[in-house]
Amino acid sequence: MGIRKVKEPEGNVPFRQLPIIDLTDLESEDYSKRKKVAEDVYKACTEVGFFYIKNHGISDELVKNVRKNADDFFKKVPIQEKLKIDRKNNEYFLGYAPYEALNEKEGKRPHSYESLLFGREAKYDKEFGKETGEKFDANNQWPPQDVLPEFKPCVSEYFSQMLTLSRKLIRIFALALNLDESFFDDKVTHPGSLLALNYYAAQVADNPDANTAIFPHTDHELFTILRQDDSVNSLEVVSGDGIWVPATPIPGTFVVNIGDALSIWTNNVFLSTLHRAINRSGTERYSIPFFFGADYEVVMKTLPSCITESRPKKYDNIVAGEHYLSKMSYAFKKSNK
Ligand SMILES: O=C(O)CCC(=O)C(=O)O
Ligand SMILES: [Fe+2]
Repeated sequence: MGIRKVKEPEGNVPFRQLPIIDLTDLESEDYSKRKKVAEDVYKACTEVGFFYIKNHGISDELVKNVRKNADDFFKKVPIQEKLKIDRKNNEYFLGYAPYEALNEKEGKRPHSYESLLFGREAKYDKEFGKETGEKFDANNQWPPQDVLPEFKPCVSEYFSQMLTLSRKLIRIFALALNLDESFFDDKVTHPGSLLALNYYAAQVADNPDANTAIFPHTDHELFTILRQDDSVNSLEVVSGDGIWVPATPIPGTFVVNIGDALSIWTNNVFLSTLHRAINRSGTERYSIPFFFGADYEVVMKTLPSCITESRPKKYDNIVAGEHYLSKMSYAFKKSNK
């Protein structure tokens, strides 16, 4: 049997809202039901690069708790303490990024948010938690446990549930790409994954210069699962016709978007779409993106189903970890000039 190929996608279409995908049948025993989810996913990933997910199995209570702990960190921990876990001192850029550190190129306004970034530690991985050591455990910088005793248990539980959900999602991506559902399974056993807690302080609502939060960018990893506050419009995604479309929060959902690594791996069949966050609301906002990547030693060789006559191979093989470090070093240098 020859290699199954993907159907040539439409490419990025002009859209005015992001598709919503119901994950009820994500793990259905009925193959035709899983295939239906995969078809919805294929359409969303090839035409938009972004979609909401509902019925994903993550409880609202857990999300609220993470938000509360983030709130405690950003508001209660004094800046001197925060700077003790500055990401500057971490080889993988994990830790705290102060407001001032998130500057774009010289001459541009600063990104107006603070952030805290964590990587995977094996013991918080319910599926593949046995192997420990440098390769498997991120060198995280946690906030002081005596000040925020609930923080680490709560955030690590959320990390663990995000890993589990991501591994389920990537099986649907495999199906969508006409690969065996298990294609990625052994490539995400100790995945390069990152959880960020982003805090956007309230801005003066009518001051356009003060309101940009994150400038237009694409994400680096395979895909991102983002939770945003219910009441604040901020995230915007560029449509095929160049219009910024709001990813208006829908309570109980997450926004999923394809990152550069999966776009490259799929020979650009999946789109890594430009997005930005602008806080025009006059109130503060939290967002919690989880970035899911492949195991760092995985060689991303263009997926065979994504090379067709009309779509020749565009990329050399890329090692997942090298991709991550080069992207992060670049972003970090740019922001710390
Ligand atoms: O805050 C948001 O809604 C977007 C965050 C984001 O795009 C990112 O952290 O990469
Ligand atoms: Fe992003």
